[in-house]
Amino acid sequence: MTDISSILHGGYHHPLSRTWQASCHLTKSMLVYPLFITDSPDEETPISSLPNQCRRGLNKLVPFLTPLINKGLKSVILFGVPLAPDAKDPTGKSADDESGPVIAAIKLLKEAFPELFIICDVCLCEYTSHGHCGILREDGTLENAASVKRISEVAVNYAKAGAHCVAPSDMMDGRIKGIKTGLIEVGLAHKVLLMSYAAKFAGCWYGPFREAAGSAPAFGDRRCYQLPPNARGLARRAITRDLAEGADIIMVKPAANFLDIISDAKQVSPDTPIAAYHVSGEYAMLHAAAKAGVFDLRRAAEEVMTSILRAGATIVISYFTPEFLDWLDE
Ligand SMILES: NCC(=O)CCC(=O)O
Ligand SMILES: [Zn+2]
Ligand SMILES: [Zn+2]
Repeated sequence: MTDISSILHGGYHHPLSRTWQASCHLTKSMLVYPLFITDSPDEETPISSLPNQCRRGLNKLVPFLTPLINKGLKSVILFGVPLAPDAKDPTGKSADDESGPVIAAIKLLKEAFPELFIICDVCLCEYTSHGHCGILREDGTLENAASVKRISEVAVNYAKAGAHCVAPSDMMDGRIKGIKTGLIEVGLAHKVLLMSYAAKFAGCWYGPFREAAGSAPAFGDRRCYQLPPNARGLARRAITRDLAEGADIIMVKPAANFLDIISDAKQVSPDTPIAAYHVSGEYAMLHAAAKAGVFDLRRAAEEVMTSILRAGATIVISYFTPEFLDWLDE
């Protein structure tokens, strides 16, 4: 006789009963779409290593986003891509230029789409001549205090321009406290969300993004300030620290190869929303594999998304967002 407790198939024989096995289902509200915004207003340039994604100037944003918003897009994360020859300097002065791409885009998007939730990535690497995420000493190492001061200034200026959320990705020690304090000082801490890229790992997954944003470091790499991929314990410490410094949301990045870290983040703070960034290399890899006939792109993207949600994320930054908006309607 079959042991009663060994019979599981009945629970997922039917497509509907299969959906009931999930603890969390993707909705449009969970998706955040990354946008690369240049300082040349009419530009719309495909990024060769990042399929279907473009760098866009201000004049191209509203026409591009209108159909996505009509399909239910709720949130974007902005990355500035200054192309002007004099845009980069050692301190990243153009990051919060009043007429620069990020601040101009915040104002434009708020006006055009009042319901859209606008997140700003906060970092200096797109704006520094050396391409590192902070301010450097003479010997090329990061000067943490000066970097936090500058990064906090940039975050506060994005908040003043109207960003709903600032998301520092630089990984300097103490930046969450610096930004939160800055937001309190200007009276914006009650309405601007602080999302910490607390668990951001160094590695090979950011290549296409660096092409998109023109932010490859001119020398060295980011290993001394982003987490080593083996550092599960350090990630937990960074999450705990950033929560103590005032982070409202914890982000894990990359996503698909770091599901244990997403799950740890959920365990460290069950009451904090967890975001995962399915990064450029993860996205490009799925496209390349699908093109090579390894699998169907949609099925792969859906399975990866399911894994990210199963691990505990409820916010997912994804280059697949336009596709998911369609797929969720089917
Ligand atoms: N701060 C954003 C990144 O560092 C990279 C994201 C990606 O590779 O998509
Ligand atoms: Zn950076
Ligand atoms: Zn070092």
